Amino acid sequence: MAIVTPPRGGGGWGGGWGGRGGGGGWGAPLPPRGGGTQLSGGGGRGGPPMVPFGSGFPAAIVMLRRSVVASGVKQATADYRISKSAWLKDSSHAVIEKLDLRISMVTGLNVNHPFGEYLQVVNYGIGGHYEPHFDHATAPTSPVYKLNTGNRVATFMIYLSSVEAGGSTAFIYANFSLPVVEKAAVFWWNLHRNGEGNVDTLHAGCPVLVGDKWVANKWIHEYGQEFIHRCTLNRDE
Ligand SMILES: O=C(O)CCC(=O)C(=O)O
Ligand SMILES: [Fe+2]
Repeated sequence: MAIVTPPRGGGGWGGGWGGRGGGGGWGAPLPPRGGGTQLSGGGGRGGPPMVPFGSGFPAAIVMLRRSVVASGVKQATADYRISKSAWLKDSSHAVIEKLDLRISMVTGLNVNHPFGEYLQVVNYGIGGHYEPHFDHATAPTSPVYKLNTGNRVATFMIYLSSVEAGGSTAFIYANFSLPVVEKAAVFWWNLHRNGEGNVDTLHAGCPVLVGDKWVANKWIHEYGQEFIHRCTLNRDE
């Protein structure tokens, strides 16, 4: 796991966050402009290398809808995921394109659709949460396989806002949690080298107690990474 923390003021992420909207749900405030790139902290096992990351985010009003989860072969709303989300294509805004490029540079992975899913922007209001789950598919019927590019091998998640209280991302078996800090990001592998899901990645978005939480997910698939992140029969290699 690699965790990228934001700086204390100064610098710039490149694209800038753009303007601010109104309150709550539609047009909820987008994170403000500013900040730079600084690395610290860590997490998971074996002290992974920290990697530089920076980005901007457009002011575009995103078409937020109630978030869904994989439910059999389909996707459906569920009480265990209370948030709104939207998918942003890289072609929807130059900043998204730039962000994709940076995620690719930081991870070294091919994040181009369909090897990477479109960027998913998620908004949690007070009480919003996502109970413990895996990002990768755990059943062959999962809609995750609809892209025909294999399972979600890795997750890159960016915190687009801070919150006043609550909202941490908790890794249940790995036994640590990450606070919601604007412009921080986290990367982890969901699958072992042999393609099996890593149960240590079980994670949750804790309920937001005070504030308005925004994150962006980039899910990267197995295909497209064959010569970058090689598979082996030894899951730990
Ligand atoms: O909001 C969080 O902290 C976690 C979000 C998450 O795990 C997801 O969207 O899959
Ligand atoms: Fe997740």
